[in-house]
Amino acid sequence: MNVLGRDHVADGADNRSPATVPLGTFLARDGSDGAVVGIDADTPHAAVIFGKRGTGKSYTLGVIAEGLADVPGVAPVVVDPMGVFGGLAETGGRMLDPVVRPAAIPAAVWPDLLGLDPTGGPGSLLWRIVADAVEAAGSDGDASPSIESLRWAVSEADAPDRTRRAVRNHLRLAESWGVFDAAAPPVTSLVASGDPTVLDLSGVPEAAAGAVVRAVARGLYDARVTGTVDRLPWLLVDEAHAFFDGVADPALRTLLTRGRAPGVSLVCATQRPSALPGVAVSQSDLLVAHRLTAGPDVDALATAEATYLAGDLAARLPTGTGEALVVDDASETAHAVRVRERRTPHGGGDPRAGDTEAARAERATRTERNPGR
Ligand SMILES: Nc1ncnc2c1ncn2[C@@H]1O[C@H](COP(=O)(O)OP(=O)(O)OP(=O)(O)O)[C@@H](O)[C@H]1O
Repeated sequence: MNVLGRDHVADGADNRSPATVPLGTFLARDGSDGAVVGIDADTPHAAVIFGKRGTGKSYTLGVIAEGLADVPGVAPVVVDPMGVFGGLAETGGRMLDPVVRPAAIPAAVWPDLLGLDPTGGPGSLLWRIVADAVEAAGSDGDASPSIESLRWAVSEADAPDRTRRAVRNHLRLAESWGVFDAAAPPVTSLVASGDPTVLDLSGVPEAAAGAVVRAVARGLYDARVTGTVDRLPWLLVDEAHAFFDGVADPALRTLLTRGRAPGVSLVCATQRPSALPGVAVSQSDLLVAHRLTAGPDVDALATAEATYLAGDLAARLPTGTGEALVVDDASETAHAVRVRERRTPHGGGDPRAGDTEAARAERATRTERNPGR
């Protein structure tokens, strides 16, 4: 199998290494299938998957997650803002309603998370209360105050009534998101086995989803730095542009720029490459580009136009669903690829009127009225 992302000379792995994620086949100019191709999972990577709506980004992310589930020594964690990765649970994976500990979000970030100015009265009170509560909860980093205990501490704080009321209301909002729990399992539990874990963030408000992604990205990074997890985590983020726009941004940037050294991989899929920071493309060693048409998104590809690629990448993008151009830093090449079919069901794609209960009922009624037709 041809393996993208693998530097044979540097890591000594060869093409028979089991740490390979099957991706699909090379796509010949005449549209026929060429040799089988995979992605290296022996070493950590940063990758981006681009493509306009419906071109197969989420599907490709699912193909990679499925493949990683078969690789010994790694653990895929999928951030699923649209609730389309439930199919991964059918092969031993699990879909979780994510909860994280309040202490997983640094005190300095809480004002921003709840839309408060950190230099204003309520913002600075919240910052101080969280910092004090985390310190009081314990120095082992595992204990966390609950949102309820933070609210109580605010009531007791030496601050004007109006300020305390504002902070309590904002904490009530955070509680209503349902993603904070002082007794939440540690982030390391997500990678305790090699089966895919899907964090179902569908219906979760954007700020809350950002908090979860921050806690998970940072938690996995810290756990690898301190040696508390053995497996190499792969964080796969769908609709990634949304997370670079909030409190998750610094944690994702850390993975992009420093994640590979401790062994954490990041794969970001987005329909809006132009909404990702430049560092997402410049730090990625693999780029998978499905069809793109919007000017700024096509321009974002220019960042990947490394000197080893002659010519215009945008002009080389394949047009069919599930087809992509893969730019590989390790081999310094770009190839058109047809992504293989999923083994587990994919939940994406636009809803079809014909698949609704209403359509099924109408069809049944018509057949009853006209049994011969
Ligand atoms: N490699 C593939 N092989 C077969 N079918 C595919 C492949 N890739 C995508 N498809 C089909 O195309 C549909 C759309 O793909 P997908 O949901 O991944 O699009 P998307 O680019 O993520 O869109 P969105 O931005 O709406 O999430 C899928 O439901 C699937 O039926």
